[in-house]
Amino acid sequence: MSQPIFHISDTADQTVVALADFFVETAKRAIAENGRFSVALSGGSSPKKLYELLATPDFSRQLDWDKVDFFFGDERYVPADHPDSNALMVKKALFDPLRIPAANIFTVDTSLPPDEAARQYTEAIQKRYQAVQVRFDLMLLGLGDNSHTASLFPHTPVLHDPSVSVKAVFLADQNVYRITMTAPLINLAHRLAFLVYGKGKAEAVEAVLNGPEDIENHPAQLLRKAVGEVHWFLDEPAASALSR
Ligand SMILES: O=C(O)[C@H](O)[C@@H](O)[C@H](O)[C@H](O)COP(=O)(O)O
Repeated sequence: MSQPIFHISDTADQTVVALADFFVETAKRAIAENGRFSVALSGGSSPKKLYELLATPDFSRQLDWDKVDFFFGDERYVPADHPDSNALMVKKALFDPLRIPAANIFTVDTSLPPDEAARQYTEAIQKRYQAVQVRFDLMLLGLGDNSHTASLFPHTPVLHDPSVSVKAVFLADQNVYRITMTAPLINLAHRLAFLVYGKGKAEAVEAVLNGPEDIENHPAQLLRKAVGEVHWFLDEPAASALSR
């Protein structure tokens, strides 16, 4: 289990810039070493600023984006044109501005039944890399104030799924499905990078990083088993409860 690496900035915007620099540095290294960069993106509201920043010339001119393969750590089970779709958010913030080729964007096909969508996404990842156990160069992750990450939510069966895959998860309290990479798949990544800002996340950050093991209530603790580097990009409010 690797020790967390912290990147703490005063403000959310500074945290986003720090992660954008890290994204580009990680991508350059992967492209230099392997010819391509594989990244699994996170959704929700926090990373939108990151994707928009990466699309600006200061960052976009630094990378050969044709060599980047984009995946999603999780997706809401909604139509591709639904406002809650993570893929739609990234399409608007990053893919369209940079004219990323569709062949390099791997989205969940939410027109399929949930379990079939998850199974097909698992196959798409394995096919792209001709491997069953795929190690992404970078996994971007957020953190909910209930300590979920990706769509690994408290008290859901997927928390105990040992497969290196993508699974459908039903969130009874919200009456919705999500499609999510399992913890074993996320944990294989060479680098994990959490982007967490705002005081509302402070207690979850402390519980996940330093709290007693309680996977059911703090699912992001599953990533304590990550084999690669785990980086935390935090603003001071989100880091304010950390026992440092
Ligand atoms: O699909 C999603 O919503 C994300 O992948 C999810 O895991 C997100 O990272 C957290 O819910 C934090 O979301 P916010 O950044 O909106 O607080």
